[in-house]
Amino acid sequence: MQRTVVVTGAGISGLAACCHLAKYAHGTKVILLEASDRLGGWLHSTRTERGAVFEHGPRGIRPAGPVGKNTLKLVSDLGLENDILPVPGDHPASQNRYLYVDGKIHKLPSSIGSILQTSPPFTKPIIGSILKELMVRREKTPDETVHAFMQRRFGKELADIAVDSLCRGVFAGDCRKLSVRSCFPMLYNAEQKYGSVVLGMLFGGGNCPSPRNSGLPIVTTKKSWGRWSLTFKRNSKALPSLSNYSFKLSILYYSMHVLVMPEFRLFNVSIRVVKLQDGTIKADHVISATSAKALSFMLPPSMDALTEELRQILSATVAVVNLEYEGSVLPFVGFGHLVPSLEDACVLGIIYDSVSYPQQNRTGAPTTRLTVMMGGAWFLEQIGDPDKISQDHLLKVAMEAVRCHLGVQTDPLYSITHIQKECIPQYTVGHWKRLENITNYLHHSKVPLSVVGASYQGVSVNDCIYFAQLAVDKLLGKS
Ligand SMILES: Cc1cc2nc3c(=O)[nH]c(=O)nc-3n(C[C@H](O)[C@H](O)[C@H](O)COP(=O)(O)OP(=O)(O)OC[C@H]3O[C@@H](n4cnc5c(N)ncnc54)[C@H](O)[C@@H]3O)c2cc1C
Ligand SMILES: C=Cc1c2[nH]c(c1C)Cc1[nH]c(c(CCC(=O)O)c1C)Cc1[nH]c(c(C)c1CCC(=O)O)Cc1[nH]c(c(C)c1C=C)C2
Repeated sequence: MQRTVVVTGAGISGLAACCHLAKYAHGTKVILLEASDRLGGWLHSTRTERGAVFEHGPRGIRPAGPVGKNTLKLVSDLGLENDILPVPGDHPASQNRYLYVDGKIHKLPSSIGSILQTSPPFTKPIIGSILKELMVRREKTPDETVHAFMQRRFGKELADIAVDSLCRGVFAGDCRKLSVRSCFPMLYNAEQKYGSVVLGMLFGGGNCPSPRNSGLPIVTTKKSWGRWSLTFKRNSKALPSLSNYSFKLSILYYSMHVLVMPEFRLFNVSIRVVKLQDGTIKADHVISATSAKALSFMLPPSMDALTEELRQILSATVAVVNLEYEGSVLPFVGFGHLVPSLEDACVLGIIYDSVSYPQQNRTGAPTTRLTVMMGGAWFLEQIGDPDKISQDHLLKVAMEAVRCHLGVQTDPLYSITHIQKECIPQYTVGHWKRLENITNYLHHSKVPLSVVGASYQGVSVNDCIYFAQLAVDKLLGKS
């Protein structure tokens, strides 16, 4: 009899799982259930009538490392090679990242020379912290906060400024709460294996197997890309930017008989029945690709132990304000700048989109596109209840940040504000244990359920794709 696999959630994780099923699970009926009327989840962009593209979620994907190469292989398999916008490794957007500290913008050290000398906002050459790290004893802790780990190994200044900012620029999170073991497994493993992060970086390898060779990953290595984004160059009016990726994946569903159903409620996985408002679907297996919290609300009372674990994986809310200014208004070129929480807990950072992707500027006169990101782990404390805050207020705070940090005095020509509610999972200390409990529960109860998505093993687009494919491989007995 034909096997049915239900995938819940059409974000990049659910889409990647469907794509992998289509490729390897021949004869399987795949049903994709999505609560909203849009595919892509947090991959979401707007193209204005003037041709400018504004990303409200991710905008850059790292090509490096095994998971980066794996994504590029998928791009290649989908025939999207010509639709991606690479940012070369030697481009200012790849080379220059900034921090806003003490009311000034500082370039982050990016060369050997710059770590040998004192580069503000740091008060000592970074090489000193690196050399000292080699002498720090290995601690056999099961987990600790990113801040505690980095302060212990590299000193307080780097932890307070650089590491704090990095956690805001990837997790919109607080390094004093996030887990080093789950957020930066390479750093944690380097200490466990080599007794030092520096030695681990020098001698350690990647964290997952390399994908089979395809043309694209090799090209990126040769040309040394810093990051890339997707756009439909050939039919630029069709659909905007990164959303095209999910659109293209969705074309695949229609050709492989994936049924896309909006507005559903999963009722009981244990008896292999997915219950919708208007009927039921019998499933041999369910792949959950929603957030852990969303899944927890779909499970029956008999799965309370699993529900309990899932509810502990919370996510941060980010206000994303896209701004478009007339002319070239930036005093610096680069990827953008981050703001450490000690400087200003509210504004996480500003991305200089038009530097990385000038192709996505409006046609005609020169413009500057910026994205201000605010809130994250500090949303409630700094901004308030996301259900009550006005978009006008957020726009004012964002414009003030651009004025104050970058000296831009004019008002933007165009703006879009989104409150991305609970958009980035926070892997707090002990996350590894929660994952272990979830895995053990699923294994021992033999419930036909797999969990994939940003809530578990990595928030980047690369990780979402890689781990969704891995779950499908496991289901098919391929790994
Ligand atoms: C502002 C922002 C910037 C980012 N920047 C980057 C970046 O530059 N680079 C990078 O690599 N990553 C970035 N990320 C992270 C990355 O975009 C996300 O982690 C990733 O897109 C999550 O994908 P997902 O499929 O796991 O989850 P989601 O995108 O959350 O998809 C889950 C889907 O499930 C659906 N759903 C929810 N509940 C139900 C239900 N009950 N029934 C059915 N469907 C349901 C949702 O509607 C959604 O479509 C960024 C994220 C944000 C928010
Ligand atoms: C200010 C908030 C945020 C900015 N980007 C994100 C948030 C929450 C989300 C995000 N950014 C990156 C990733 C993927 C990480 C990966 O492992 O691939 C995610 C989920 C990429 C990224 N952005 C910055 C760094 C240092 C990284 C990781 C490494 C890399 O891709 O090179 C820096 C950065 N992010 C933001 C700004 C303003 C900024 C400035 C330098 C926005």
